[in-house]
Amino acid sequence: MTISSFLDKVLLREKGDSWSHFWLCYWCDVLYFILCTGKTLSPQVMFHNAASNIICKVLFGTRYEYNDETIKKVVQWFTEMLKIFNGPWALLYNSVPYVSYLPLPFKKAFKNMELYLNFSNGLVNEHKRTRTAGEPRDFVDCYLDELDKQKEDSSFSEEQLRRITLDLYLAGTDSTSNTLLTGFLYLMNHPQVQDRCQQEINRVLDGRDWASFEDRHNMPYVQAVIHEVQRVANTVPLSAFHCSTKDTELMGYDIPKGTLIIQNMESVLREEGQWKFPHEFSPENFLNEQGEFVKPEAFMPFSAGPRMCLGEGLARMELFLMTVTLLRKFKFIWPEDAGEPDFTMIFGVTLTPKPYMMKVQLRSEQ
Ligand code: HEM
Repeated sequence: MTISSFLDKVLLREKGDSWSHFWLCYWCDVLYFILCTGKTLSPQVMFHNAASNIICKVLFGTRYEYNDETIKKVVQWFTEMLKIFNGPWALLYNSVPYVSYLPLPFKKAFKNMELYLNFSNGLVNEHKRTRTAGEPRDFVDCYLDELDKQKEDSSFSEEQLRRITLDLYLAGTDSTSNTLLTGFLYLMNHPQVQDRCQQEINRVLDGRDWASFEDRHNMPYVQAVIHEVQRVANTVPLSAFHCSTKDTELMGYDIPKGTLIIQNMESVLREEGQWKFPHEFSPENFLNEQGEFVKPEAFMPFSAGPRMCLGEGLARMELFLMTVTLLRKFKFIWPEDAGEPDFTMIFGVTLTPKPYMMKVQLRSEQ
């Protein structure tokens, strides 16, 4: 059993679409509410909470109201950790071991990690009290079932379970929400692209309110837009740090065993010669002359190789279903008083667009 096979088990059982719809219904309510009040909205909290709710549903079978104080804190712990992890203080911590004793800003990341582990501890204990063995409701139950079968020297343990939920939460929340935030920033500022997506969505969904993940095969333009968003968003710019396990030669360079390897994702995602328009936002990068969707080899926002993102399937499903469902119901408009859009990103393990506001219009009212 591997972590990805646990994820697949939960996703297949839930068939992906059903719990995304569950989440989206609620989110559309929030947007309707904002429409009624006639205000512009800050999408940051909604996107972060939405991605967080999906991961919570997969891991713990639960979701939280958007104004729930616990989940607000959990989202904040992770957002802070991801900005600290590859910032200057973390680099100092990794290079000069004795600074770890000093009360420097990296301590906050450890503090937040502890807070999350306590939170997940409560949920794991509750699962132990309420589960029926062999009838898993979510990832934690799958793991506990597997734990029952393990022998003494197994690497499975409750401590591992808590840490794995931390890894999955950390890796699966900010990555998706920041990609969506970048996507809607570009869509508002390229209204003709948004409009063409909406025409395709109308045509394919025909009278249906909800898209299914299978619909992507009939939506080459929407697929091209979502992939182009991922290309320009470059959401995990330095991927995860790796280390060479043996002396290696790569393209004439010697890389000794134990060398820290940092991948620069921009080097492929914007590489000249690989893309028709490497430095512009253009869905044409993913369309051939017949208007069909094509994925160039250099598209690797999830990295490559045996340690590439294990949440790719879930992330692609989320990006598609959320984008299509929202574009189906709403038009997203850059507010007149918002000035020029700023596409510069805030650096961290994930790149985050600068906070922005959006205006939302119900499409049936157009
Ligand atoms: C748009 C969304 C996402 C992007 C761009 C993304 C990107 C990445 C990248 C670049 C890596 C590093 C791969 C490497 O080490 O070479 C990674 C690792 C990982 N991702 Fe994602 N990810 C996304 C969403 C998710 C989701 C939703 C999950 C949760 C289920 C997830 C779980 C993981 C895990 C667990 C790893 C570590 C894999 C390992 O070390 O073996 N990711 N991701």
